[in-house]
Amino acid sequence: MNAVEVRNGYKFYGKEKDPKIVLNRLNMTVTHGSIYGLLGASGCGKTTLLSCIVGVKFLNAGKISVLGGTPGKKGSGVPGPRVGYMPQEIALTEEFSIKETIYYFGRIYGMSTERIRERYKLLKELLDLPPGSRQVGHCSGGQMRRVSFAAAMVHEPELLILDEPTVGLDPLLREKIWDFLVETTRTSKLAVIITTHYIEEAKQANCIGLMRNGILLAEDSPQNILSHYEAESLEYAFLQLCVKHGVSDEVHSKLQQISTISNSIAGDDKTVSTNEVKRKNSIESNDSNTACCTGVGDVDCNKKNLVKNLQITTRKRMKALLVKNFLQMLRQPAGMLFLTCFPIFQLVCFYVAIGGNPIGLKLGIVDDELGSFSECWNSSLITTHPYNDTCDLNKVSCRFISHINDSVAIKHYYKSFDEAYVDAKKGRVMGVIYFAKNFTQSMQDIRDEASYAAEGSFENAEIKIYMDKSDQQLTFFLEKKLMQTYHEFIEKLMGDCKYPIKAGNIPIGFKDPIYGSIDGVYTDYIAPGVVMTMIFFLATLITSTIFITDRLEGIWDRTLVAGISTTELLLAHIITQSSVMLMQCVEIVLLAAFIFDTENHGDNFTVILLLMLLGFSGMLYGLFISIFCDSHTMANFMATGSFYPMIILCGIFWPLEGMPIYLQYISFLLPFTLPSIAVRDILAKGWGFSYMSVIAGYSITTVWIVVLLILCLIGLKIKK
Ligand SMILES: Nc1ncnc2c1ncn2[C@@H]1O[C@H](COP(=O)(O)OP(=O)(O)OP(=O)(O)O)[C@@H](O)[C@H]1O
Repeated sequence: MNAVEVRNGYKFYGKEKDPKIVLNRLNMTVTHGSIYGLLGASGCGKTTLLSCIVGVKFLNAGKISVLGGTPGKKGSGVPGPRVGYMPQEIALTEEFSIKETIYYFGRIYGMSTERIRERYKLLKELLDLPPGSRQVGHCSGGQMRRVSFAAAMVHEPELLILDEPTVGLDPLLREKIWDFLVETTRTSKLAVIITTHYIEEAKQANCIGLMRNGILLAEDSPQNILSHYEAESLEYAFLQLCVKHGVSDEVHSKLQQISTISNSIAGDDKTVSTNEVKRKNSIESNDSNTACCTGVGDVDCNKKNLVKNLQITTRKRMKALLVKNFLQMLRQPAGMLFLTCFPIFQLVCFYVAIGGNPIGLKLGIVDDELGSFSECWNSSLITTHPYNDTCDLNKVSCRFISHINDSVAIKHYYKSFDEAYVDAKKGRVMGVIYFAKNFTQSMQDIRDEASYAAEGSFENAEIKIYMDKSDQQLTFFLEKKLMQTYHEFIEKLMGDCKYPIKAGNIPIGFKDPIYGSIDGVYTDYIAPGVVMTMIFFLATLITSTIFITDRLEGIWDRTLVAGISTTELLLAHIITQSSVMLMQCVEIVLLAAFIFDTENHGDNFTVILLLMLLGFSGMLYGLFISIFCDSHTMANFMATGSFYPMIILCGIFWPLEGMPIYLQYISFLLPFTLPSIAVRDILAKGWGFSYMSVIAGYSITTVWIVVLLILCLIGLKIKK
């Protein structure tokens, strides 16, 4: 049995109707105890083929057999500890030290600490690794590649897959690695598949596959290929093959490029040529190796390893993953600071900036019943005391003006209405209050004569207010304040005249509120929505960033090849992220309650649980984005593109009742709308699970969690 067999391998990307064929009925055979050099121009499908072999991608048609099983099938051990995979990217956690990296991989492969220690020592010497305490992120490119190589080798796999392992390494180290591979494959059943841009380097392999446009043009030992094409170099043989198979000019030029790269290191290759000769001799003396593509299987060995694989418990792997996630988080002080302080910072900004009463608004005052405003400072302006049930009024406009204090507006006095109006037009004041010449007289006339009052009295007794209404919030505030001022003014006037106070009020009275407070502030209305959007989108951004980074850096694939299932990977992330969310939710609730005095008439637990669930759905939304977006830019577009419509439509800034009915229904389906209402009802009304709005908030969040979970699982499946 061969180590790897691919038969009629067919794989495409994109849609079935318009497929981009990457593997085209490809056949490949790799024997045990041999090195297989997979060569081909960039983009010909090498990485895709390797991904299918290690079981992180699947063929659309054809068959792959790896170590006697089908990759991805239960019990095959692939992906898993039977395979060692070094991807093209570094694919290592930069926050780990070198030693921690090797130990981490050893643990997820289920090795004992003693065995990991032994292997680490050996690989450290072989690969000349830097000191174990050095952080991977602080290593040079070449050092990182060596650590990556060690991580792929630590568990002594049966099949080693190396995607361009020697890029960026100095010739001596390349030689050392090849020596090691040749020696190990000669003395064990290890099968190695290696891709390289240094074509001549592949002469040391037992078998070479020359790949172009998704097919293998040739698969033979280097010696046979060279003699068959009467070529002195593999590059030349490859060129001949491409010409024979009708290569286009474009591919020709690409091959020229490869040739140039190889030539640039020709000097290096010459330095190792003597060793190569030695190695060839050793290869030739090894029967099994020279028997290219016809290797033998070892069923007993496979069974033993399958059992070994089964012994690796999920618990061990989960522990390794969780330790990795938490260490990774803790070793990024800037990230930790952001996660801890950003919600506090945002909440402080929100409470300080939003909901406060506007101050310093300017209001123009024009009073035609006064010769000069200094007349108002005369204490005799106060209403004369009542005689015989009458109450003589005097310059009542001064009374009203004195009630307008700085908390309402800053008064600007004008001599004429025109002058004040011009200033209002120029934006110097927000409005003008005008009192007619015989304002007090007209008031008295109406009081005394009622319906017999002189013509024009009703007009003249009116306090005329002209407002710049271009800013709705300020207008709303000023109107409210002026109405309050009027109430204070009229009540005082009635009191002074010994009239019933209520006689001056309009006959509508707002009594003690059923819920909320008389002075309810806007902040209380939007706070739940703001907090929810914050928790949701923080979880979305963190999750999508982590997963896209892991995928782009190859960490995702490498972890899967190590045998960790997608479920375990997600579970570890959920646990890590949930602990962060719990911390954020608690700090937000405490801050809102104790520093900003937000009253909660309900149960803190009901609020925190709903926030956590919402954060959880935000996390799943982040995962959904990371599955369908190939880059951070796309993910940012998608997150930002959905953020704005969601917060505008969810009713946190404006009551839903102000929307068209059809939009209200759409809004109810969004993740924040019903939960915001629920939290508002918990905080202000003290409602709990027996109330419909709270149940609705929890229900829609649960529905979102289930829908996003299903979409993510489908996405993960179709993206394979
Ligand atoms: N997920 C994907 N979706 C669509 N196209 C893809 C995807 N992955 C790879 N491809 C395309 O498939 C082709 C083969 O890619 P692959 O990475 O397998 O090539 P390669 O031979 O390994 O190249 P290189 O040597 O540059 O790494 C390329 O044209 C690539 O753009």
